[in-house]
Amino acid sequence: MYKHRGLLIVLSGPSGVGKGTVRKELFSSPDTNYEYSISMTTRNPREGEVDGVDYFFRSKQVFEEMIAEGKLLEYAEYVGNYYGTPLDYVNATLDAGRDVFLEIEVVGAAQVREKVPNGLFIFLAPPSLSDLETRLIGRGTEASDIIADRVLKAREELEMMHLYDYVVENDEVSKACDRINAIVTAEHCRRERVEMRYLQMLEGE
Ligand SMILES: Nc1ncnc2c1ncn2[C@@H]1O[C@H](COP(=O)(O)OP(=O)(O)OP(=O)(O)O)[C@@H](O)[C@H]1O
Ligand SMILES: Nc1nc2c(ncn2[C@@H]2O[C@H](COP(=O)(O)O)[C@@H](O)[C@H]2O)c(=O)[nH]1
Repeated sequence: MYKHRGLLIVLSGPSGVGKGTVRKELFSSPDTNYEYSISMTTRNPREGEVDGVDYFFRSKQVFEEMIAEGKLLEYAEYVGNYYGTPLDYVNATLDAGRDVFLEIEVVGAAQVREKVPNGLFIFLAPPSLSDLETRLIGRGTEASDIIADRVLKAREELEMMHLYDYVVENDEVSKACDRINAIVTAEHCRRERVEMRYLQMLEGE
């Protein structure tokens, strides 16, 4: 029997582009109808970050056990730490027909593309590399050598932009959110039409 599944929305892009800021703005709206998948990481919490809200902060050993047991949808090592998406939550939420939103870096996004090709993949791009660096410096959460590593990595990450369904520029947070919402709405309409057509064909048999 045909079962409607939720849509997997993947927001990716270089560190400092504003993924977290945009995600928080999207989720602050009562109209937002998708569920946020909390990632697991081995990095230490930043000031104000809460376990189980911002991330599941876990040891390297626990993370590697999750990998070995196949409990992550994707994972990547990013500037010295592991980051990954717990699989059970994503599957259960999609199976319940609700959309799931992932905010992840590009290596993990490529793994998700392999496993869930019908997901919706959005790349958040900065207006320029110098804007990106200014944002990372302005955030003030990393030392200058880590910022330099992240900016260097951003050059590689920008090269993967063409692999995404959509590129959204984060010039202004509210505009980026409007663009993402428009993309998600359009994708829902497209899927509804496809589903309806498919069900009509089944009825006709
Ligand atoms: N459109 C924007 N214009 C100016 N500053 C922005 C914009 N969007 C985000 N910022 C600022 O840029 C900094 C980085 O944003 P944020 O932490 O959301 O990036 P990120 O992509 O989630 O980074 P990371 O991948 O490292 O977690 C923050 O200080 C944020 O306030
Ligand atoms: N592949 C994954 N990447 C993730 C995940 N959760 C977050 N991230 C990305 O990691 C970098 C660094 O994050 P930070 O919080 O230390 O600044 C950033 O690009 C995040 O988007 C995940 O589950 N998988």
